[in-house]
Amino acid sequence: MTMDNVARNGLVLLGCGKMGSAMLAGWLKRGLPPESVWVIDPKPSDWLQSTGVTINGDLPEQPAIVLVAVKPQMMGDALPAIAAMGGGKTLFVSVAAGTPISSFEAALGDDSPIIRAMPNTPAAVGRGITAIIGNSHTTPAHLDTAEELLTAVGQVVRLDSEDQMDAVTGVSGSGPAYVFHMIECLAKAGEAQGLSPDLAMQLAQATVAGAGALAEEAEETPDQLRVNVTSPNGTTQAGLEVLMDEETGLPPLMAKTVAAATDRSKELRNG
Ligand SMILES: NC(=O)C1=CN([C@@H]2O[C@H](COP(=O)(O)OP(=O)(O)OC[C@H]3O[C@@H](n4cnc5c(N)ncnc54)[C@H](O)[C@@H]3O)[C@@H](O)[C@H]2O)C=CC1
Ligand SMILES: O=C(O)[C@@H]1CCC=N1
Repeated sequence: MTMDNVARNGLVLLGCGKMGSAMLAGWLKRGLPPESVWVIDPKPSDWLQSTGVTINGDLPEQPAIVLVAVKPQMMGDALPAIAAMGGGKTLFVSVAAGTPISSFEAALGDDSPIIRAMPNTPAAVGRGITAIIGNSHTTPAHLDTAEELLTAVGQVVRLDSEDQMDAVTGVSGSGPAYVFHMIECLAKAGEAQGLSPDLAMQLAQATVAGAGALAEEAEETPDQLRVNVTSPNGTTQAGLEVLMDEETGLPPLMAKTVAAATDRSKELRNG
């Protein structure tokens, strides 16, 4: 339904860098016709140019959706290109970290339906998760539309309050980078124990991907799955005693990591 509406009336993507491309790749893979997509980006990537979407061309007057995916710092320069679409039928969805709904209302008119969303880059392979919250002009139908569009690239959760967005950004928006770093560290640690770089990386990547898939599919909770790996007095127990140390292990480190990302999201709000 949403995809039909988007295919008929068009989707405008303002900014198509890493996040915009991840989502666009997911939608095109799900069958959104490239003729229904208009992208505004001063530096279109080679990938974008190969997709067949319209790049920096004349825009439809009232597209179904405008998705804003520029950096928060570029918002002032970027928004004028879409300001004329405000106040009509177009639904605006922003994925920008830190940028509050109120700043879009100031630029687009506060009678425009505006949804703030926080996706993550696994959207490129249909495995993202996006949190959404709308302004007072978004109807349940608008939220359904955004949810349906974003479900094409992964899971969607609805928030109760915009205040939750900073912590969401710190956990799932930035989270893939923490996990990628975990893969890098696990591989490096394997190399330190004598494995070749290629073998260590293959083991680390498959372990993180496999554990993630198991955590999602299994009925047990992650802590039970951890226990299942851990034989009494075995190798895992020896490793976890280091990793789970409440003072020097992952718990305080992860808490500090997420707090720093959450704080940065709050700072971005203030420019
Ligand atoms: N990369 C990620 O994992 C995530 C990013 N986000 C948000 O997505 C937004 C984009 O982030 P990235 O894609 O990582 O950045 P990026 O730098 O890869 O992409 C930004 C794009 O905007 C374009 N751009 C610059 N000025 C423009 C203008 N005036 N008009 C139109 N386009 C313009 C750039 O050429 C670039 O392609 C940010 O607001 C970020 O907070 C949200 C969730 C996850
Ligand atoms: O690093 C950033 O600011 C963006 C928001 C979440 C992921 N990337």
